[in-house]
Amino acid sequence: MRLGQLTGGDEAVAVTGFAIDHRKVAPGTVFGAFRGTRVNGEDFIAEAVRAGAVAVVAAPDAVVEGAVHIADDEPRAAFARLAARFFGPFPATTVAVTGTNGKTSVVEMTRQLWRMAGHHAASIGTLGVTTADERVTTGLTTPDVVTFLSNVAGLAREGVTHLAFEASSHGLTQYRTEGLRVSAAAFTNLSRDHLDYHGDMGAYLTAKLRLFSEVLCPNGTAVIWVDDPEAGRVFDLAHARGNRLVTVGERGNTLRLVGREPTLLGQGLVIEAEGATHRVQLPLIGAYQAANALVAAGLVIATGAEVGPTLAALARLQPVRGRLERAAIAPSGAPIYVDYAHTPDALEAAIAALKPHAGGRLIAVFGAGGDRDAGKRETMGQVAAARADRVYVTDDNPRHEDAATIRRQVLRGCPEATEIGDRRTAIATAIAEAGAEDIVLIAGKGHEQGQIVGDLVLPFDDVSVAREVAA
Ligand SMILES: CC(=O)N[C@H]1[C@@H](OP(=O)(O)OP(=O)(O)OC[C@H]2O[C@@H](n3ccc(=O)[nH]c3=O)[C@H](O)[C@@H]2O)O[C@H](CO)[C@@H](O)[C@@H]1O[C@H](C)C(=O)N[C@@H](C)C(=O)N[C@H](CCC(=O)O)C(=O)O
Ligand SMILES: Nc1ncnc2c1ncn2[C@@H]1O[C@H](COP(=O)(O)OP(=O)(O)OP(=O)(O)O)[C@@H](O)[C@H]1O
Ligand SMILES: N[C@H](CCC[C@H](N)C(=O)O)C(=O)O
Ligand SMILES: [Mg+2]
Repeated sequence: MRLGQLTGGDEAVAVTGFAIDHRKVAPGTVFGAFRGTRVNGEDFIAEAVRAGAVAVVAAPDAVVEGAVHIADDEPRAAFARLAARFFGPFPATTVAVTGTNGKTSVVEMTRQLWRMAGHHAASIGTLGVTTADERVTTGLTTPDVVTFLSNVAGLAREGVTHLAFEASSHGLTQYRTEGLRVSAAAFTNLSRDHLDYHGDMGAYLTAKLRLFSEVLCPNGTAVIWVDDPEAGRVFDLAHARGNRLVTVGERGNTLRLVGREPTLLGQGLVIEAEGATHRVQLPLIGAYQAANALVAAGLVIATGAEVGPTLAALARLQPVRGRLERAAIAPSGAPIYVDYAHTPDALEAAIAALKPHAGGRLIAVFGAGGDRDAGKRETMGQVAAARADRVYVTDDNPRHEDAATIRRQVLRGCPEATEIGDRRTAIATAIAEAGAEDIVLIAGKGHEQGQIVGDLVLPFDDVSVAREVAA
């Protein structure tokens, strides 16, 4: 492909690929040189050109010699637009999900609902790239733009027609998922997370809103969980832009949740839609999973499905890996659940989901990740102290921080908790302590397969550990 075909100009030079890391540049590559949080990509332009870059997308004041300088004030956005033209075509129906919690669950449920409707569907997010046949992990929730677009194009080549992807706030800020035609975008909720990166809640919300102000196509649909206190901001934005609105929740107009009755293994939902009342047995527990299932249904309806069959299909949803996953049964008979709650709000939601099922105590085991928002740690402790009956504070992924310091910050919120740094020992102790009527919740790592300590990833899986120590 000629560069001119991508830029709309007359550059005849042939383009063979795209890269944002100069170490991945080969002859014919278009290199994106971005100012990052760690380093300035512009420092690698000369090396990229030496390695064969034919064009460099960079800020107007960057110095580019020996290759075409594609100058833009927002070079990440310009790069994504060009890369999308290079990598496309993409699945005809593509939707995105943002929010502090629930993104992974919603994209996975959306994929399942589309599949039940007979579509060739995929999802991309924290769990990786998932199709009916396989799951491949990418490492990040929203992969870098080159990985993302090449994967999405690969899915289209495999015949995938329907794609749901997670738009993390980092991904949105860094324009990792631009260039696709996003026909519906969903908002789940907003609460504290990632303030180490965004600075304050205002900037964090602004990052998320970009999905609706810039990524969602002008005639697309906004699907909004309207029971969240911040939903109004998304609603106003989408309304002002003339997007179609699908509102979901107790205050929803499209899918109104009018009843929710927990049962032993799930919950009965009563939903009003299009003037009719629908009753659904959702095979998943917890208010938060009902919310996510309804947002997923909203996305499927927004992209052309009928309400009745879509709601009926909710009864056949499979659990999402690491989200209130029942890992094992303790020797006493107490069920042990693994959940990916790693924010105060999520921890509260996970405990609230399990509490009604515990005849006795709710025993929580959790910690907080290093190199991430430190301000949420004490609040997570407070939530656990207030909502759980017994709390163990342990290590999550310390990354490059001192694990004991992280635990101390969590313990400020729950001084009565027992501190056991080693995660396996903490899990074993909690399980040994659980009585027949109790429930154990192991929170924070969900599906994760390793514990990140420094630069090492030590094999660790909460579900396997729970099974081993409960045996
Ligand atoms: C803070 C953050 O999001 N960093 C990501 C981001 O870095 P950045 O743009 O700031 O990059 P940088 O390292 O300063 O480098 C600047 C530029 O120079 C380039 N470079 C750098 C070094 C070099 O030798 N040559 C070179 O060309 C880089 O490719 C980059 O384009 O772009 C990098 C390349 O795509 C990512 O690997 C990196 O993710 C780091 C590893 C990370 O941990 N990110 C986490 C926080 C993250 O993104 N999480 C979200 C959160 C999910 C959620 O909501 O829970 C996610 O979507 O996964
Ligand atoms: N709708 C919701 N409301 C409140 N809490 C939720 C909701 N959905 C999920 N959670 C909590 O958040 C955890 C993570 O859920 P999920 O992985 O779906 O979210 P996510 O937005 O993809 O997270 P991440 O930002 O890490 O990618 C769950 O395990 C649960 O504890
Ligand atoms: N996507 C989330 C994952 C957090 C998971 C938790 N186990 C931790 O390490 O903090 C993040 O990057 O903040
Ligand atoms: Mg996720």
